[in-house]
Amino acid sequence: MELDLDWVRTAQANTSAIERRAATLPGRRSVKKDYQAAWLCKAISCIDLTTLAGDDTAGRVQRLCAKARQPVRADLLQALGMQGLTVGAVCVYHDMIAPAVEALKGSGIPVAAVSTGFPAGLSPFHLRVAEIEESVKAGAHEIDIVISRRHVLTGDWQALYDEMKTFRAACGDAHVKAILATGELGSLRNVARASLICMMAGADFIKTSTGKESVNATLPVSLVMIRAIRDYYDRTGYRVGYKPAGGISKAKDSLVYLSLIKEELGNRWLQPDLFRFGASSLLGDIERQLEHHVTGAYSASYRHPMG
Ligand SMILES: O=C[C@H](O)COP(=O)(O)O
Repeated sequence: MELDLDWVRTAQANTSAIERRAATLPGRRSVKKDYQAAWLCKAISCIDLTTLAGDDTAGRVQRLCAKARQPVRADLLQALGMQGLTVGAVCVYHDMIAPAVEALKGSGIPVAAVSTGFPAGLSPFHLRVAEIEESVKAGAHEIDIVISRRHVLTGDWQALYDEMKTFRAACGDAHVKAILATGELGSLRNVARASLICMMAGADFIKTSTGKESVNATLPVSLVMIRAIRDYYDRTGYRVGYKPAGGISKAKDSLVYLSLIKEELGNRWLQPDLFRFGASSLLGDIERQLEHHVTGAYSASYRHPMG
């Protein structure tokens, strides 16, 4: 849609009310124990299984893709009646797209590539656009772009909109996730405004963080972004997805996020086409939880996060 500056300028975020509401979320038991295994399987189906390290190799990515295809031991999946469960996508740097595409062939699992000078997004603009085009050519189905934080910090909403529009166009048929790097945006109101602008400019998903900022996904930021998604849907009828990313590594945290999405956006958003966790280590903790659920056994180093 066109840039609606009046909407952007009037976007609010009542920080103390949001922080109060966010503080109540982890303590609530909105997912009943009997249903926890099913919810944890739901969480797995929404993970963008990620490796974004300078020492990534084709071998590491192949192992990650094998895990993406079969995220949990076969006997556990069978016991849970969840055969065929996979993660939502695999997320890598540009140079790892080819091995990921090859390793995931026939699985239906998309490959997401971080792009546009991830994580800082400060390389020359034409190179950021070219990077998207190269990643699409290499076979990425989804592109995770990073916005220029300075456009938000200086209130240059037109520049942010134009940037996002150009990135959207460069993605072609690939889905585009807009990483706001919320830990660097200064205020929750800026998070609300940047969320709206990225959606107006055509983002398929808005995503909190690169995982490399000092503050990554948080519940207050999630509330603001989720409510921006709801407002955008109410006004336009268009559903934009949500991806909290960075520092989400505990099974119990994934349940808090899922119940938050259910309460604020409803069940339609609890599908991998509209919700993802960006996470490199969440799957391991969920697998240990499911193992406990099925076998009743704790591994020596494992403390039940619900109990
Ligand atoms: O987008 C995904 C994040 O970079 C993953 O962050 P994490 O390693 O803290 O889970």
